[in-house]
Amino acid sequence: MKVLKFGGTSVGSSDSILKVKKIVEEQKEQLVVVVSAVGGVTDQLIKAANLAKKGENICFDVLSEVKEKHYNIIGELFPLDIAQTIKFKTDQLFDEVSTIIKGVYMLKEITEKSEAIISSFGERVSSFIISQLFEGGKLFESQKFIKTDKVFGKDTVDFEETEKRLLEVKDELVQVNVFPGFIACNKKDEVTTLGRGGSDYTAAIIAATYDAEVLEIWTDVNGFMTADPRIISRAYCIDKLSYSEAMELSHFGAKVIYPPTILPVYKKSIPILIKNTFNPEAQGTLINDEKEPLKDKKIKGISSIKDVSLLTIQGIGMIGVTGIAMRLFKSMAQENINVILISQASSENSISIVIESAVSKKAVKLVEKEFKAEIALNQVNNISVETDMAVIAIVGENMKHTTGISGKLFNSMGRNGVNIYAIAQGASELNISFVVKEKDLKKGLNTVHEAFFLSHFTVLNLFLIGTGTVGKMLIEKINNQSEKLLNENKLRLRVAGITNSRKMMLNPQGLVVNGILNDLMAEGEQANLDVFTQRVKDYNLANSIVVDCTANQAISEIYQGLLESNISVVTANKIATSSGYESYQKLKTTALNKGVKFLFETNVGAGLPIIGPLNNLVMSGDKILKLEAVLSGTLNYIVNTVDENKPLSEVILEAKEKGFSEPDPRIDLSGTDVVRKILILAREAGYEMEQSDIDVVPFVPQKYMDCASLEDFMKEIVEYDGAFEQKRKELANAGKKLRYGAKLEGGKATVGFIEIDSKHPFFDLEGSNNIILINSEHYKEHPMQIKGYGAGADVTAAGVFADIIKVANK
Ligand SMILES: Nc1ncnc2c1ncn2[C@@H]1O[C@H](COP(=O)(O)OP(=O)(O)O)[C@@H](O)[C@H]1O
Ligand SMILES: N[C@@H](CC(=O)OP(=O)(O)O)C(=O)O
Repeated sequence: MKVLKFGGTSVGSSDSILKVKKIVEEQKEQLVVVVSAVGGVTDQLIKAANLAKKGENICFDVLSEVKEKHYNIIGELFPLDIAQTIKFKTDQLFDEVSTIIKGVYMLKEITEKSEAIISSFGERVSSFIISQLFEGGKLFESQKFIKTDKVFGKDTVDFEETEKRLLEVKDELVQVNVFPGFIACNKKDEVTTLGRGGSDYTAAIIAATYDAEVLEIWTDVNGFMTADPRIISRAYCIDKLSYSEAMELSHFGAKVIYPPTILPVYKKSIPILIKNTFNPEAQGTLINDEKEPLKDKKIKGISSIKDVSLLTIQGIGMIGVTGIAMRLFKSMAQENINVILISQASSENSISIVIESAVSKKAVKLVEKEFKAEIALNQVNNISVETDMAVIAIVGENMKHTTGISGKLFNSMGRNGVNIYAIAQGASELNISFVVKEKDLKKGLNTVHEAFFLSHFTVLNLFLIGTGTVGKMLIEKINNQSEKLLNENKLRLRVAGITNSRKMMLNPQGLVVNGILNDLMAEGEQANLDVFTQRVKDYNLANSIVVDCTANQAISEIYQGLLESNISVVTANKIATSSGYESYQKLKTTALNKGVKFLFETNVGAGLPIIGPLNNLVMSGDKILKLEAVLSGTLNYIVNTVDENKPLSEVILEAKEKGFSEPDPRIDLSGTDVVRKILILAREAGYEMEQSDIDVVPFVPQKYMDCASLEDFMKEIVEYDGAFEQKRKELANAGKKLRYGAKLEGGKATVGFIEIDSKHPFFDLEGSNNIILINSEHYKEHPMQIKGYGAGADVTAAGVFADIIKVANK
């Protein structure tokens, strides 16, 4: 015999009931079919009961809706004449429940008995309708067989009596035997229920009593998934689970199966198979007691519970005193309060428990009453409740004695700024559960899921600021490289937000990158940096990265807040790293403390790796003695391009048009850009330095820098063309060249012109190239040389892209 249970979603409409019919009719074995109420009906009935209790007559409308729903299903399932007969019988059932609701409405009071009759009514109707589908099918009223008794004020199955009654009718079973789930009866033959979700339990009890070969739970998902698919879209189906694993997962909120279901079938070693009514071909999840090889997945699934509170009782007087925990749990049990998780510090100074938020006020009162004497003596001095909490549990039998699981778990939480309030790990090491704020639940689940199930596949959530030349190139790279990164590096880049100075567009699910700039301008809302930043923080997505491709001061000011919210920052903007030392240092330490990245490789030398190698030297214990460099692609382009036919003013304009220079070339010509770069390098080399500590000789005389506008400057600078060319020619005749360089030596930085001959490593520095010579304890005789394109949107975007990828390499 097989026992098949169909849940509310499986019997939620005539279409799905026809699927159920097909599944049942395809079976060869004798069957017990346990059905739930039509999806949503139990909730509606409970709603009607609550309204009736408050004396609100819309309770009758709610009941009419329920009736209508069933009438429609009957009408769609059966030919007219048969439908009439079924409706007639259904009417009689509805009359019964309607009378009870009327009673509740009149008295404005509900008894436990009436509540049970009303809430279990859905199963009575659905089982009747479904039993009519099968030729020769037979309906058994579960309340005649499933017996309960009150234990600690809770209806609990009386297994002895239940088994006896079920076995009495074993001979009366036919091929297809339909039983309503959820409903039961007590000793006085009053209707009771097995608790919300209890139809699974009904099926398990019957399967165990009749020694069924399998218990099949038919639902609307392919099986037990690695996490709740409504929260984690990338959750996938688990092939096999042990009874204990399934028990733990369901206890901690995986709705697929009602936790008590497992025990009766476990005792008889009856396997449970979770199947999808809407996709019967899918293999499903098999739950049995077969041990899986140790090398297999250590963690099987993650589950979570929300709407819970953390109650903590604390006091010096609790240390070493026996019976505190016992009294705490007894006080909860007396009022039927379910304790979901327990955590006690080994100092015994505090005990925390997790309970449903709905009962948290009641729980505090109970604890205060229980420990009244200790509170008066100050032995217990704090009873606190944190509301809006959630529990996340990771489950897997093979994590037993495997080191590093909790390290990996909590490390991933910490890096993403998810604060953990309490932790519980049973000595059986089957489960590690921990308490977080409910607002962090989604992020926490995603992070754990990624760490344990998709560690070969990381999602980076990007928020792009700036759509100028570099920003545009970056988007192009993201678009072109995404597939390759996914396939070869198991890295998924998701652009979750984009803004320029005019428009912004955000979507935590990800934006379509192809054509994103057009979409932004056409559909984006008005840009607002504060709103943008706030949303990035509120989305609270794991692995969030804000990418700044601007040269804007205001944007550099949001970094600190972002890093504090565990959001990594990748920037091509030099302002933050070259402003006050203190704020630069604060950004770096915040990133370090929060376990996120603050990367700005493109601040010096565009795409050239300069900061990275410098960091590596410093980290390996080397000491930087001297840096000599040409760090301005623009200025190097200018000195290389000016000749007797091409005057300085013309080349300045050309450099601007080619996108080498800063939008205002005076930032380059004043030497400011180079000052910023050598300052950043000096800081990265370990020197505490400010811009004002650097001696600078501008590229063109100061008087031109003082021009009121860029336009004036472009006009005025023409008069300097002659002097500049003169200097160039003189040097050329002497076999020399002019370079605009930067130097750091003995803790002192300078920026200005240098005249070099053909033996100097800077002599052949072409076009807009950059070069840096690093002299250190290890590179004394022959400095380390880094040379190549040092300007241009393409190489800068490539550098930014490389930094983004670095965030994934934790
Ligand atoms: N780990 C999980 N695996 C599969 N489903 C889950 C998990 N956690 C939560 N669920 C949810 O449980 C639902 C199935 O339970 P339920 O709604 O009670 O079904 P039924 O109506 O068949 O009894 C799924 O649709 C899914 O949204
Ligand atoms: N109808 C009951 C019993 C049940 O188990 O339903 P489902 O199988 O749809 O979870 C409830 O909603 O609690």
